[in-house]
Amino acid sequence: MTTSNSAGTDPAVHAELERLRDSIDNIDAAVVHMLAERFKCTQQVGHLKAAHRLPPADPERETRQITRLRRLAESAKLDPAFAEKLLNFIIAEVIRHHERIADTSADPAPGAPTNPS
Ligand SMILES: C=C(O[C@@H]1C=C(C(=O)O)C=C[C@H]1O)C(=O)O
Repeated sequence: MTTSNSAGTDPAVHAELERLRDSIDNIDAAVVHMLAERFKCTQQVGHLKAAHRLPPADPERETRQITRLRRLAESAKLDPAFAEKLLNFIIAEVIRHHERIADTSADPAPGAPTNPS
């Protein structure tokens, strides 16, 4: 028979839950830091594209990334459909950023004053 705490849960179960949640918190922190680094790179890509009048989205590049990520997911025993959805979600946000960068760095209309003052 197992002992229980006041909430009726075996203390060993509670300790195991805490241990696993500590790891989950560390992994979540790593994911946030990795995403922040990724967005730093994609922001630079956005500025480069805007400066050279390149389109915000590159569907061919995306197709190659999805194919690669699905393969990586399979070998890591992660659902490839989930990996694809996650990448598409991130890329959609990046493209929104690129569109905003392109809009805000667009040349003024011909003849428009360069200095509003
Ligand atoms: C970052 C880029 O811009 C877009 C965003 C991508 C991404 O987040 O990986 C990939 C392709 C583009 O649609 C790029 O062209 O490399």
